[in-house]
Amino acid sequence: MTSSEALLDLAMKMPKAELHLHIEGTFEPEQMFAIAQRNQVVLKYNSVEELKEAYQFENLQDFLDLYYQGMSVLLKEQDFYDLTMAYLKRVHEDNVVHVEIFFDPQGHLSRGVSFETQIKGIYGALKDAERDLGITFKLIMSFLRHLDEASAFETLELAKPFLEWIDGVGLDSSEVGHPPVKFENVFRECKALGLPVTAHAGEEGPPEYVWQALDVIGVDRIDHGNRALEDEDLIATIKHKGLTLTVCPLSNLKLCVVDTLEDHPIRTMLRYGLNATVNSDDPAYFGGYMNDNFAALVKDTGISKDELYALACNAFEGSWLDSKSKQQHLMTLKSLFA
Ligand SMILES: Nc1ncnc2[nH]cnc12
Ligand SMILES: [Zn+2]
Repeated sequence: MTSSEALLDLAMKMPKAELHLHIEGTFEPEQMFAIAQRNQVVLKYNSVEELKEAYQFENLQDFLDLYYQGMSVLLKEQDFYDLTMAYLKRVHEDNVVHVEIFFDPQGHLSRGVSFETQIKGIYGALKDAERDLGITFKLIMSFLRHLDEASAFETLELAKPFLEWIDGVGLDSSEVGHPPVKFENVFRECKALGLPVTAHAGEEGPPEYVWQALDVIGVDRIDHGNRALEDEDLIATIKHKGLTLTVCPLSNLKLCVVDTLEDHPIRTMLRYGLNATVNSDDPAYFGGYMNDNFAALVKDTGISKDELYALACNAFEGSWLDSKSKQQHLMTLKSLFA
């Protein structure tokens, strides 16, 4: 085996935590068509092939338009269960042992699907996979930033009977024009409820949005964070606070955040001492789950064994697992990389 084959092998086999994953972004076209058919919903596309051909994006909004269309076939608790279980079985093959997944309640409430229907399906699958596959999890409710703060507050009210099942809150959807400050009040209430907070920031939006995520919202984690690298003071602040960045290489490539993976900033982030991690974001749309993302990094970026180790450790360290569980995963990684 060459050294790069050995590195790839290690990357595939190592235990992984995924911290940035939208469950609605795991909707594979085949499953989408099957659920559409059983719910008697007509999709805009005539076949799986036609749908897959539409997966060409120039930016985040191009993708989001398709993402909201795709999720519109999810109507029943069983649909949410099946979607979530398919993802968990798929990443079990990639040696993912812990997941922290987002769901977008407003994307379903607007179509008349109750909060209870959504969360019971998703949580049911997470619990079953914990028992049957040994995958631990955290569930993150994400607010859609293209909607107003009143809608986020209404969603939080609907979530209150289920707070035992919700481990944190996030902020996603169209970034530019929707800065974190728009949601200052709702995140203040979330924090008062004891919920950890993360937010998409610096995917397409400027460094100013990342500053707001830090200073106005007080995030515990940053999703993406690519454009933070444009601001030296911001880099120093993220480093000083020890915040984790949930970076998504294949997503960034597909949404034209980077032109090529060779240009991807993840190694620069590590060099600056930032706690970067590898994640798949919306794997059904972006051409790859966790191992595909790691394989692409090994093949296209010249990543070293030390860097791979750092990325794997950062994910467990930046997770919302208890410290004992974190230590156990870190010990496993240490012996694997020794
Ligand atoms: N990459 C992404 N950025 C913002 N919102 C999203 N929702 C799903 N995927 C997203
Ligand atoms: Zn995302």
